[in-house]
Amino acid sequence: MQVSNVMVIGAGQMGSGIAQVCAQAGYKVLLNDLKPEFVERGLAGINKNLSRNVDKGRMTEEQKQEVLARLTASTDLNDASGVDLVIEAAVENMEIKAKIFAQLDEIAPAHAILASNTSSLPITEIAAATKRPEKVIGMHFMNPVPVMKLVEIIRGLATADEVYQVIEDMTKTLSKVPVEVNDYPGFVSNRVLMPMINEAIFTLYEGVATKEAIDDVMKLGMNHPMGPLTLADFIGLDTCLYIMETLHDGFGDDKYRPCPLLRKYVKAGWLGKKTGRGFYTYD
Ligand SMILES: CC(=O)CC(=O)SCCNC(=O)CCNC(=O)[C@H](O)C(C)(C)COP(=O)(O)OP(=O)(O)OC[C@H]1O[C@@H](n2cnc3c(N)ncnc32)[C@H](O)[C@@H]1OP(=O)(O)O
Ligand SMILES: NC(=O)C1=CN([C@@H]2O[C@H](COP(=O)(O)OP(=O)(O)OC[C@H]3O[C@@H](n4cnc5c(N)ncnc54)[C@H](OP(=O)(O)O)[C@@H]3O)[C@@H](O)[C@H]2O)C=CC1
Repeated sequence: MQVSNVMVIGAGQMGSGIAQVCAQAGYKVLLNDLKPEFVERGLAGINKNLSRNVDKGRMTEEQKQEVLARLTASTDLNDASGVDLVIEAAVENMEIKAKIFAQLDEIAPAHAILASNTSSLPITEIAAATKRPEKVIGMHFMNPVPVMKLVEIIRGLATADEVYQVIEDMTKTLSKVPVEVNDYPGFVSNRVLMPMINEAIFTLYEGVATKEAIDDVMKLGMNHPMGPLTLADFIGLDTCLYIMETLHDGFGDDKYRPCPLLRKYVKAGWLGKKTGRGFYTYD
């Protein structure tokens, strides 16, 4: 199967990055969100990233315009009626994702693959909301999408081999590196990363050290590009909490209990960089 037309659902930090790399690789992309202003914000971010590429001489202004011309704004899921692949990057919530996938199943052509960029939720359960579970797959990009090389590809229980192959091939077309994993909560990436971030939050909560000291230990001592609290702010504290809850519910093991400080910040609306305040404050 040949993928030409892609729809990306959710024009937040992940969805806009995914739309950008798909358009840069030559795919025609519909970028969908609930409201026009969210799509506009996503497209403005893409425009800014492409302009930086032009400024740095990695792309001509003409190439930038060609990429932008491959991107179309959408606020109607019915626009999925003409696509070969949907990549869903809406909020990390099973109820919302299941609803989107059930609707997409009715709208998208029979041949279309329905992929989710979920960072932790079971692909098998998302697939069960559709009548085409063999065409549902996890395509987990890393943040920031234009920079990070990995795409974790998650096979649900019913995912067809042919569908896996199409997504693996497409990942390479996007100049990314596919890594295949099975469907368990948090997959590999967030099963390993998020407990480390949660433990860093506990370390702050228990007063072991300041936020700056915790980040410095991991940056200077372990050569991480960002300290865990900065990274949590970068990912989004709501997303971090959803992931910890998925691990906690999915494995039923207390070692995955989310830190109360993380819950408190999310309740306060301190979601990290995207809202201007998390562990740190941002302009
Ligand atoms: C939660 C999940 O489900 C899974 C996840 O995604 S977990 C998160 C995974 N991501 C990480 O762990 C990121 C860790 N951080 C890093 O790797 C680095 O700090 C970083 C790549 C984000 C920034 O790198 P840096 O060297 O500190 O900063 P900087 O020099 O400003 O940026 C390096 C390049 O990345 C680009 N970049 C940085 N942030 C960007 C963004 N949000 N969008 C697009 N490009 C970006 C910069 O423009 C720069 O590119 P140039 O080559 O044009 O200069
Ligand atoms: N942040 C990260 O580092 C990573 C996140 N992910 C995953 O990607 C997904 C998106 O995360 P991220 O981009 O960070 O989140 P953001 O909050 O930045 O963006 C989510 C976007 O989806 C929109 N949205 C919510 N519900 C719907 C819907 N029903 N239809 C269309 N759009 C909708 C939101 O609108 P509104 O603001 O109105 O809610 C928002 O614009 C999540 O599943 C997350 O787990 C995966 C890898 C890394």
